[in-house]
Amino acid sequence: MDASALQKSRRRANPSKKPKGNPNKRPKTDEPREQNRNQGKAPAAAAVPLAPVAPLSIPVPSDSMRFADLKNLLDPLLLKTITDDLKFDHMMPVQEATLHELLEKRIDCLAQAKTGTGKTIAFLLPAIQTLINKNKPRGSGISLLVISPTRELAMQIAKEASNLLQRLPQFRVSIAIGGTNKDKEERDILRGDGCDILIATPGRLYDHLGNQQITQSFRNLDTLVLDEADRLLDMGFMEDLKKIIRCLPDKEQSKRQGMLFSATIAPHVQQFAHLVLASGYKFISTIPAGEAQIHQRVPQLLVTVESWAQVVPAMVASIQSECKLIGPAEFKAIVFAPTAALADFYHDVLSNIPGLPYASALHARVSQSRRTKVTNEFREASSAILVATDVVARGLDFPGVSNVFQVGLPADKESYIHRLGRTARAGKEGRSVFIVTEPESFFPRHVLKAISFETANPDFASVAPQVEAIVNKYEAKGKTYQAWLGFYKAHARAMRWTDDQLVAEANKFAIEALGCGEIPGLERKTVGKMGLKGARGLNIVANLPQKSGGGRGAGGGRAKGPAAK
Ligand SMILES: Nc1ncnc2c1ncn2[C@@H]1O[C@H](COP(=O)(O)OP(=O)(O)OP(=O)(O)O)[C@@H](O)[C@H]1O
Repeated sequence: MDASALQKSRRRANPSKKPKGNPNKRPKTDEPREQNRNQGKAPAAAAVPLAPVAPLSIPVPSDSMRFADLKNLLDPLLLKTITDDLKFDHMMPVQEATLHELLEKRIDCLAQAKTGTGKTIAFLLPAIQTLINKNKPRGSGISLLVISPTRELAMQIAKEASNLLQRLPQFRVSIAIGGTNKDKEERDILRGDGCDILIATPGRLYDHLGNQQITQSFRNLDTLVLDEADRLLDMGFMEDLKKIIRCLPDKEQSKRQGMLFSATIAPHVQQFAHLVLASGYKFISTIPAGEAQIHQRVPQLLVTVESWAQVVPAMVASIQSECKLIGPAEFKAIVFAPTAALADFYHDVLSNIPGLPYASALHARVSQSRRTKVTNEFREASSAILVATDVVARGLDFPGVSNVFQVGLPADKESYIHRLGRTARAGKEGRSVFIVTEPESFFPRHVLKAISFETANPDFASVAPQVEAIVNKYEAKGKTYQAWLGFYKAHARAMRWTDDQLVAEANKFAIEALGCGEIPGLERKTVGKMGLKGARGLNIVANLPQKSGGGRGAGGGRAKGPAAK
């Protein structure tokens, strides 16, 4: 593909502009809410055909180029780290396809490669080599800026960069992520002669750019990378990203190298690539035209249930059946839920089912220290269950994930692919189960029509009484109902539901799946925020009790606005 042809509408960012307003008045989390994420997007069912989606994983090919073949382009210490410390011998396809040109010609590129196939090394190596080649005096500022959509991914990239620099301790890596002490982070970025590499999430990075000293430290920026580029260039992050780029030196004058990497490249990426890449950038995909879009080695099971009440029993029965198949000692699973409240709900149920591995929950409403602890524990675990939202859908490299479960709709097709990509990484095996109700079945049927699902029928009837007993004791029913309503409101058009039908389905979910004795209450302002003013069937109350969990019969929960991930 001729990238320059896609660049006609290229607009130059104005480098003189500084952040407007008080940057401290930002939401506490970097991950945009589900609602923001869907803003300006067609509903999933009506989505335009997407660019080729990556197969999920392939083994490291033994006939590919070796890292040693790059000895004329790579610093000997860096090469030794790759071959002797990290024990990487042959390159993954994306590394073979990009590294030579990225290193030798410092081209700008948009690169697409399958999940779990080594994209991180593909962008870090050339950027670190540039840092070494430039040989600038200490205190020259940040050479490489990598922007990541989530905090966990930023931390993982920083770790990988530090691993690559283990024989080059003169270079320093810092992070700028939300949910942590900003002043401490600022001191770390500016400490001594400053850092050489900064890995950041957009919101927090923009906050830091309110500090002139930090803005100044980008004056000699050599490389700018967007990992998970399609996510960063969608509506949820676009404004922050544009503002950040305006604070950086002019791309043309600075001659910095730009790189965009992702497993999925939706059409909007090429529309906005000019924000980071020069007009002559190269599009490199390791997916040959016409190749099957999903890796055939990963069995993808589809469970379709008739009612909302069957979803949780089907989840439990599927997990039990896969756990038995894999063996409890090796069963390491991620269960994806649509919202934070549903993740908490599923986590509560799974924690109370005897015989399953330890389960933990992870989403944007968990404190950052807890998020880091849960992520690290899951990374280390040989057998565990992580119930999460899309905060772990992209980029995270948890070793040995045997299974991915998706319970309910993903936000879009890309989300399905990235979630699935948490298993079967770097040539390993993996299995996937997708659980939907009848009204959601348009998604596997139409949005994911290129995927051949195997139908599965877990024996959920036998676990239903056990699940019911657990659910009856669950306290946060009102919150779960509200989150459900918020999430499915965003998908109502794709489900062909009117607002009245949406509320009727939500009420069925409350009564049948959550076991509520009455429809949980919602405050009028919450109903307004959800865009459900005038919808029939809601239980509108003046004020919700601040601490009510809304258990059976309580019919309430805390009103906190639309559900976050
Ligand atoms: N040449 C190589 N040989 C063996 N293993 C490698 C090689 N390159 C990378 N890896 C390993 O492969 C795993 C997946 O790499 P990475 O996380 O970079 O994948 P990714 O393509 O960025 O995935 P995603 O699309 O999910 O972000 C990591 O554990 C990494 O250390």
